[in-house]
Amino acid sequence: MGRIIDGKAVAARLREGLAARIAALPFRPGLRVVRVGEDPASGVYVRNKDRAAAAAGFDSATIQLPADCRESDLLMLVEDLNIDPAVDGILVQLPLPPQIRQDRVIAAIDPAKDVDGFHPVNAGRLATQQPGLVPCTPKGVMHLLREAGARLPGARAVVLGRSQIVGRPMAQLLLAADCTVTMAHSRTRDLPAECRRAEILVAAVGRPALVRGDWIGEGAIVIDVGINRGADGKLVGDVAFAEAAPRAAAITPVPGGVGPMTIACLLENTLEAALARRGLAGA
Ligand SMILES: NC(=O)C1=CN([C@@H]2O[C@H](COP(=O)(O)OP(=O)(O)OC[C@H]3O[C@@H](n4cnc5c(N)ncnc54)[C@H](OP(=O)(O)O)[C@@H]3O)[C@@H](O)[C@H]2O)C=CC1
Ligand SMILES: Nc1nc(=O)c2c([nH]1)NC[C@@H]1CN(c3ccc(C(=O)N[C@@H](CCC(=O)O)C(=O)O)cc3)C=[N+]21
Repeated sequence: MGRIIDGKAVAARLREGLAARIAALPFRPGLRVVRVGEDPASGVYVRNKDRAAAAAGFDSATIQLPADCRESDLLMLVEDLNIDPAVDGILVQLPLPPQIRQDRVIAAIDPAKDVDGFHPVNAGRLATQQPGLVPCTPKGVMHLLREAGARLPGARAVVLGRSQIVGRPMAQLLLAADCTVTMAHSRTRDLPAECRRAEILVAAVGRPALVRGDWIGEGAIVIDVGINRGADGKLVGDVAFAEAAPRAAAITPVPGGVGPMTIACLLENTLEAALARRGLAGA
């Protein structure tokens, strides 16, 4: 039976470290989360984030816009936040309603305040190995891999999913850490065979229990990014946990795995942005 990686505990330690650093600063890093409409899936995330941000000493607030607001309303709000000196981090909660073009909104955020790391400038920096704000979920996964004692250089890593917000930046980070990276997706021919070769497997597809026990190579480290709601209302990952755990050297649960790390890394990025904007990077 593989070790269960306690993302909740790792995230709590990360947040404590941030709180200690913030307590020593002469200002409070400012975070604004913008929510359009009431997508129920994002409700939990927004609530957890608010609580964690306040506890760590951030000046954090959620701004709610109605579901039927216009794209121009949201762009104007983003511009206000861009020029507000008290705001260090801006997160526009996704998905957005259909009348709003997601790409337009992301591109409107000042890259220096883009704590999601979704702006093309930050994505480009990551792809070209320049310092920038890195997407929270993949960043959290790297923390967990280090925590699990993964030996990354030369390791065969398979990333399942190629989205802009998880799969692609995940592959970039693993490549930067000298893994041999395979990106698999819905057009991949033999998904189970690709997964079985993985020494490190990161699943981010959004399909409940897609990854079965016999897809896991003996001794692999398995990171389950998926957050899916099962028929019974409970959260389930992309990996069939009970089947996969006996074969894995280490595995993350859902909930209590990657999810809490995403929030901790959002706060880490906000502190980083606050320091960089003041010329204090590394403080
Ligand atoms: N823990 C956390 O903090 C977070 C969790 N999530 C969760 O992670 C999961 C993925 O999110 P996200 O990346 O935004 O999802 P997207 O829907 O944007 O991307 C899903 C990816 O998975 C691939 N895919 C879908 N179905 C299959 C399949 N049957 N076989 C192989 N590949 C498949 C898609 O392939 P293709 O490109 O070919 O269509 C796509 O690349 C979701 O469950 C989401 O809720 C997301 C963000 C944060
Ligand atoms: N601009 C933007 N940035 C995001 O990072 C973003 C987003 N939009 N939209 C939605 C997704 C999803 N996401 C989650 C983060 C944490 C948990 C989380 O804390 N999960 C806990 C438990 C949650 C529960 O108990 O329901 C866990 O997995 O243990 C879940 C989901 C961030 N996302």
